[in-house]
Amino acid sequence: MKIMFKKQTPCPAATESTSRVRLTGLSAGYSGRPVLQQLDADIPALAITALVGPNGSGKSTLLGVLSGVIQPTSGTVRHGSSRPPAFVPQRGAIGDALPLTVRQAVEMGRWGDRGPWRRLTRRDGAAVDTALERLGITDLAPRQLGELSGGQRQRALIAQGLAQESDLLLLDEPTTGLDPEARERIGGLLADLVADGVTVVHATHDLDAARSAHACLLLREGRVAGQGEPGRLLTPSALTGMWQPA
Ligand SMILES: Nc1ncnc2c1ncn2[C@@H]1O[C@H](COP(=O)(O)OP(=O)(O)OP(=O)(O)O)[C@@H](O)[C@H]1O
Repeated sequence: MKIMFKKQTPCPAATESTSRVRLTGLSAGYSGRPVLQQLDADIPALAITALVGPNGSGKSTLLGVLSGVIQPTSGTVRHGSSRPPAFVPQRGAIGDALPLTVRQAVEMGRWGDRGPWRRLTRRDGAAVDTALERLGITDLAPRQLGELSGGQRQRALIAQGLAQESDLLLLDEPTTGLDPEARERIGGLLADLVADGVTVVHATHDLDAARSAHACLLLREGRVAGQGEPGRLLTPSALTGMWQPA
C-alpha cells in the first residue's frame, strides 16, 4: 500500500507572490568547508517549500542558515517577518539520552517566549497540548524521550517545533523513519499549518512529499539546480541528472 502526502492545495503565495525569505548571492558553510555557493532563491510565504537534492548537496546547511544557526559568509538572507523561525533538526542531531519526558521536550518549544526552565503560563500549556494532539502523541506525554521508538521521538521533536508557534517552520527530513500513517499525518499537518498562516520549508528525499509541496528548491553541490513548481521541476530527466556525478 502506498500512502501519498495529502494532495497539493492551492498556494496563496502563488497569487500574491510574496516571499517569506529571500536569499541573494548567499554563500555559507563550515570552518574550512564552503557548502552553499551564490544562492539566489525565494521561499514563498504561506506555502510549503520542499528542499530536494542528493546527500551532501547542502539542504541541512540551508535550513541552518534560514534558522539563523549558520551565518552566511557572503550574500543576504532577508526575512519578511521579524518572528524567529522554529527549526526541527534531523532526528540524529538531538541527544537521545536527555532525561526528559515527551511533554518536557515539547515544553522546551515555549522557552523562546518564556526563558529556560521558567514556569509556563496556561497559554503555554495550551500550545503544548495542541502540538501533542496534532502529532497524535498525547498518550506519550509522560514517557521518557529516550525510551521511545525512533518514529515516536521524531513526532515529539516536530511537536516541539510546532509549540513554538512560529510563522516559519523549518523541518529537516521530518518523515524519515515514520510509518505510512504517521507520514500521512505529517503531510496533512503541514497543509493545515499553511492554512493557519505558517510558511513551511522541509528538506526531504521523499519525492511524493516533494511533489505535494507548493514550491521546490533543487540543490546540487551547494548550488540552486532549479526552483519553482514541483510538477515542472521534478521530471524524470531532471531527477536522473540530479543524481548523476557532475
Ligand atoms: N558540521 C559540519 N562541519 C563540516 N562540514 C559539514 C558539517 N555538516 C555538514 N557538512 C558538510 O557540508 C556538506 C553539505 O551537508 P548537508 O548536511 O547540508 O547536506 P544535505 O543535503 O542535508 O545532505 P543529506 O541529504 O545527506 O542530509 C557535506 O559535504 C557535509 O559533509
